[in-house]
Amino acid sequence: MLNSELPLDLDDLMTLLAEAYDVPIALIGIVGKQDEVIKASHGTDIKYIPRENAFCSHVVESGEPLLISNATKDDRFRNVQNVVDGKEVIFYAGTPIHIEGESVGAVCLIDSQPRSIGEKHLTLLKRIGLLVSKHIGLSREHEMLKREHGLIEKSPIVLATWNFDNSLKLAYISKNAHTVIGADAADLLEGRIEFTDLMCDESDADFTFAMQAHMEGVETHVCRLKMSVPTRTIWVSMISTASFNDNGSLFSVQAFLFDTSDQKYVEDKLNETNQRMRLLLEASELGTWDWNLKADVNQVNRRWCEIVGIDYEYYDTSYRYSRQLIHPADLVQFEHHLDEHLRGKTSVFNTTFRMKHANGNWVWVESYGKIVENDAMGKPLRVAGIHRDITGRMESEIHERKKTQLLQFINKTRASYLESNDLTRACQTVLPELIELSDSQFAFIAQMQDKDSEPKLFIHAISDIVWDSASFTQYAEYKKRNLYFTNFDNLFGKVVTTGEVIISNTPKTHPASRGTPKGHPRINRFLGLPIKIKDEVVGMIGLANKFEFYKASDAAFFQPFLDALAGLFYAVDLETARAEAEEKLRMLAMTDSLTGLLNRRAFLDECNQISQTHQQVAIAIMDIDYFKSVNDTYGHDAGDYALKEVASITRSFCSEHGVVARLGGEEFAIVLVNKSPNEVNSIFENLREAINATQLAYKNDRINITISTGVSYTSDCFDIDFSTYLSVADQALYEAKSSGRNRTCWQPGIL
Ligand SMILES: Nc1nc2c(ncn2[C@@H]2O[C@H](COP(=O)(O)OP(=O)(O)OP(=O)(O)O)[C@@H](O)[C@H]2O)c(=O)[nH]1
Repeated sequence: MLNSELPLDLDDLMTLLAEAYDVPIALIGIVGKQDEVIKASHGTDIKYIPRENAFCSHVVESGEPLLISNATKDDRFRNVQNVVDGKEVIFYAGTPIHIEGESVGAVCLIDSQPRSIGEKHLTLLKRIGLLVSKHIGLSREHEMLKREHGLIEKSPIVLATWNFDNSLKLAYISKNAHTVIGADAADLLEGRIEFTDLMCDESDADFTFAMQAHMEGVETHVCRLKMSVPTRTIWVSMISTASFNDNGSLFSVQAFLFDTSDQKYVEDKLNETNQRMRLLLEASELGTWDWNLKADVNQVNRRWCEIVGIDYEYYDTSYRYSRQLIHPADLVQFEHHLDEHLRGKTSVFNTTFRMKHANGNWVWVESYGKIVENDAMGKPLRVAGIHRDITGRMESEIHERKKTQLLQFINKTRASYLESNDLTRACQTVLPELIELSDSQFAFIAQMQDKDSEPKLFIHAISDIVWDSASFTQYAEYKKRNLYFTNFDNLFGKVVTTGEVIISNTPKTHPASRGTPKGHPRINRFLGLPIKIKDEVVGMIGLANKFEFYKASDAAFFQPFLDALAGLFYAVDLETARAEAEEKLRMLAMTDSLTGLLNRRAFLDECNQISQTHQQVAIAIMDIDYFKSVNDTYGHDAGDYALKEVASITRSFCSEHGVVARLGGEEFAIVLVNKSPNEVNSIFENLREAINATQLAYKNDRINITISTGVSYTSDCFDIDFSTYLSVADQALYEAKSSGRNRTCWQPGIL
C-alpha cells in the first residue's frame, strides 16, 4: 500500500522544503525491494529510481539521517552512478521515515552542486522526517478505515458508534443504515430521527438494557431488536462492544447491527413446529426419549416420567436408571431387541415390556425407537423414540388370554378327576399349572375334613418345599396322602376360620401372620382363597410369592376354579356317602343281624365262589343241643345271648380258615378250605370242647351248652354242588344228635 496506492499529497511540503533549504530538488521516497518510489517531490517528475542507485536506500538500511556534501569527494559514494533528471546527484541530505518502528523511506534534499548544511538545519530536516512519518502513518490508517467503511457501507451490516458524555450520543452510523434499518444516516446523526424511534415497543427495553450494561462496565453484549422500517418490521441482531477511559468510565459504544429476520423467521417456524410437535406428543400421550450413548444421557419428556410415576425434576438421565425400572422377566427380551437395532440388524427398535411405576404397580410400555445419529465410523451415537402406555390394552388382552387358560384349566381338573376318580391325584396334576396361571412361586390345594369333630385341612396338593428333616417327614406324609394342617392360628388359617379372601403383600405385617418356620423359604406375598359351598368353607387354595402384588382381582379371577373345586369336593363327598350307604346295605343283606355272621344267602354265594377253585373243602353243619330248653328255661333273650356267644366262639376258631354262617335258628354252617380231614376234625373238636367248657353268664344265670356237628368233605371242590354236601353234612349231624349230642360226626369214609 505504501508503495503504490497511498496518495500522500505532500508535493507542497516538498516545494516549501526546497525553497527553505534552497535546493533544486526535495522528495519523499519509499524504498521497495527493486525500486524507490517517489511519493511526493519538488523539482523532479521522476517516479522511480532503481534501488541500487538510490541514496535513500542507504538511509533506510541504516535507519539514520545521511548527509553527503559532495558525492564526488566522498569515498562511499564516489563511484555510485546517481542521476536525477539527467543531473548528477552531488549533494544529498536525507532523514528516515519510520512506519510502525520500521525504516521504509526517506525525506531528502538533492542538489547537483556541492553544498554544506548546518547542524540546526539537519535537525530541522530530521523533525520534518518525523512529521512526514506521522503523516504517512495517519494517512495509511485513514485509508484503511476508509476501505473498511467502504466495505461496511456495501455490506448488510450497519456500524454505529455512540460516544459517552453524560449520556450516549450517536456519533457515527454507516451509510448503509438506509438500506438495512430504513433510516438515513444523516437524519440519525443530525438528530432528525432518534435511533430509539426505530425500535418497536417490545425492544425498547432490550436496547436500553444493552446500553445500560455498557455504562455499568459490560464490554460485549448481544441482543436482538425488533425494528420498524417504513415497509415492514424486521429483526436486527446487535453486537455491541464498549471502550472505556483509563479511569474505567465509558468512552464509547460501537455496535454492529444486521438484519436477522430470515433467521428469526426460521427459528420461529422451528419453535412453532416444535411447539406443535410437543402439543401433538402431549395430546397423543406419548413419552419421548433421546439417548446419547456416548455421554450416557437419556433425555425424556414429562409424559415419559408420568407413565412411570416419576417426578420430572428428579429424573436420572443415565441408562442404568431407566434399565432398572424394567421388569426382570422382560429385560432379556428388551436388551435383545435393543442390541439387534444397535448392531444394525433391525431398522427400528420396537418392543413391549413392563416398567415399575413409583406406586409399585407395573405398567406395560410399548417402545418404538430408531438410531438418529452415527459417528464417522457408522457407530450409533444417539437413539431416540417414543413410549406409549399400553397397560389397559395389555391387561385386558392378558385377562382374556388367562380367562381362556383358566377355562381349559378347570376342564382339565374335572377331566383328570373323572378319569382317575381320584380328587387328590387331579389336584396334584393341575398344581403346576395353578402356580403358572397365578404367577406364583408356591401353592397348595386343601380340603376341610372332620368338620363335626376337630377341623383339619387335608392337603390334596402342595409345592415341594423341603428344608429340614421335619419338613422332609412332612412331605413324605403328603406323598402317602396323609398330610393335614391343623393349626389355624396363622395366615392360611384365617381363610378357613373366616371364609374370607386373605391378601397380604407384606405377610409379616399382617395381623394373622405368625411368620414361617426357621429355614422355610421366604414368603413375600400371600393370597388365600376359600373354597365354599354356600357359606360353608370346605377347603382353600393358598398361593405365595407372586412377583407383583396380589389383588382382589386375582381372587375374582380364580372364583370359577374355586367353584369348580367346591363342586368336585361336593361330588366326592356325595359319592363317598353313597358308596358307604351301599356297602352298609350290602352288608346288611349279607349278614345275620343277631350274630353278625353271614346269612344263608351270603353263605351260598361264598360257596359258589369257592366252587370256582380247586381246593380241599370241609362242609359242616353245627347245631346247639337242646336249645329249646335254653329258651324255655332262661328266656328268649338268654337264648339270643347264647346264639351270639356261640357265633363269636365259632368265628374265633374257624374264620381264618374259611367261612362261618348262620343258616337259621340255632343252626350254623361252616366251610373250611385247604385243610386235611384230620386238621378239620381237630378244629371242630377244639371248638366243641371250648363251647362245652364255656359257662355262659346271662344276668344271674349260668348256662351250659353243647354243640353237635356233621361234616362232609371233598379233596377238590371245583364245580361241586354245595347243597349236596350240605345234605351229607346234615345227615352226619343227625347222626351226631342221635348218637348222644355234643359230638362231631363225619360223612362216612372220610376220616
Ligand atoms: N332265642 C331264640 N330261639 C330261637 C331262635 N330261632 C329258633 N329258636 C328256637 O330254637 C329252638 C329249636 O329247637 P328244636 O328245633 O326243637 O331243637 P333243640 O331244642 O335244639 O333240640 P335238638 O336240636 O334236637 O338238640 C326252638 O325252640 C326255636 O323257638 C332265635 O333266634 N332265638
